[in-house]
Amino acid sequence: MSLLDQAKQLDAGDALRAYRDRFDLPEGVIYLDGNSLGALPKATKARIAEVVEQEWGEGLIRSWNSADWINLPQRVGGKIAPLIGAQPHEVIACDSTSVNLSKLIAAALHMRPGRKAILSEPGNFPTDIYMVEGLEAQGLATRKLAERDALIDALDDDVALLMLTHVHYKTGAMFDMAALTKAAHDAGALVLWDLSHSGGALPVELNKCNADFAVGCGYKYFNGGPGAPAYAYVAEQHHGDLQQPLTGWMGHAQPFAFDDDYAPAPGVDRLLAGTPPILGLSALEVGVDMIAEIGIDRLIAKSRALSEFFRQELSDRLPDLELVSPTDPEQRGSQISFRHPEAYAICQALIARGIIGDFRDPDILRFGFAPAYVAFEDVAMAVEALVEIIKAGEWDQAEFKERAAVT
Ligand SMILES: Cc1ncc(COP(=O)(O)O)c(C=O)c1O
Ligand SMILES: Nc1c(O)cccc1C(=O)C[C@H](N)C(=O)O
Repeated sequence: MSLLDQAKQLDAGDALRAYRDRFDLPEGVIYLDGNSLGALPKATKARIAEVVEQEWGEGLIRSWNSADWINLPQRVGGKIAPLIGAQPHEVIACDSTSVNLSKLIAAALHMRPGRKAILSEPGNFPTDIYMVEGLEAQGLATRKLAERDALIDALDDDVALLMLTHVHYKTGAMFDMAALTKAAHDAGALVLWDLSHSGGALPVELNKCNADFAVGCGYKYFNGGPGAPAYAYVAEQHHGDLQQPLTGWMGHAQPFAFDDDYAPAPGVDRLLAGTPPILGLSALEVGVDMIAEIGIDRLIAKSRALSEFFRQELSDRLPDLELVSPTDPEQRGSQISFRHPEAYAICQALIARGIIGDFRDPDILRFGFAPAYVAFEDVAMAVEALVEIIKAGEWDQAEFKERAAVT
């Protein structure tokens, strides 16, 4: 049976098949980049039109109450919570992942007086490390990096916080959240997980793993749209001690008392700083609702089936292409990455054929399998195209080598 026929058979038996039609995917495009920017749910267009025309246009400022805009960060956070193994009052949707990282790193430092080091791994997503550098420049933190297999040994009594990305953005390798969290706690440190590449696609068990803090993007597997608000998690046991430096009025216990003195709101509400972005949160809510409706168990099963279909076929047909993701699907996120010296040009040659994966500097070709809308047929077509492009050297053209501003 041809690869395409095999894929069609798998699609016919796919329990999530109907969800693909609930996304607005452009004709002729195979989208394997939902781990960078999720696709557009059709329902988002109608919901945003409703928020703009009715809630904003008609309701005007009354909508803070009548449309309950004021509680949108908590409402969306509460819906994300069960999808990442947390309780609804432990998660809030706000700001960007970068800003939430900074708030929570500062909060951790405050909770571990006498300790200054923030431990992470080299090659973590840059913003995570840069946020530590910002606090370091103010004399508040010291940046400490150790390779994955040396992290546990690096947990000395100066480490206030172990800060890791659950699924690595380039390789897709997944950390053992329970084991690393325990090791950090045994060393007296707190733990912050960046769930950007796992939230909404993989089972995440923050409570079961005793995680202290977490952050994650709303625009990847939650399909919240470009620049969607992020989310932040703080374990209930830390709600009393939680102190973060961006003490804006929306994180005040009574913002509309307009008091001269700051008094923090209870729990994660104090992570709010300024006015919540209602359009962004409204779009994110639609994306989160759909992921919740499908359920993480069905998503992970399909994600593994898609990525294994891709990996196995390519390992047969392009045995020299270096896989940088773990071979075992249980050890990786919803993506497959390869290393190739011409990764950028290959990625552009694929895009020219309507197959959108991505390139990560300097030599990584990355393919994301957002299980809510990627079909096995997409995967089969991507395999055929990649094999042809590499075997025929189709990437070797000047137009495919010119770097765009955003890669
Ligand atoms: C692991 C990780 N953290 C953070 C971010 C980005 O954060 P922000 O939304 O603040 O740009 C990304 C992707 O851009 C990411 O992959
Ligand atoms: N946030 C992004 C953006 O504003 C522009 C382009 C890409 C992104 C991304 O999200 C990159 C992504 N985190 C990654 O893993 O590569």
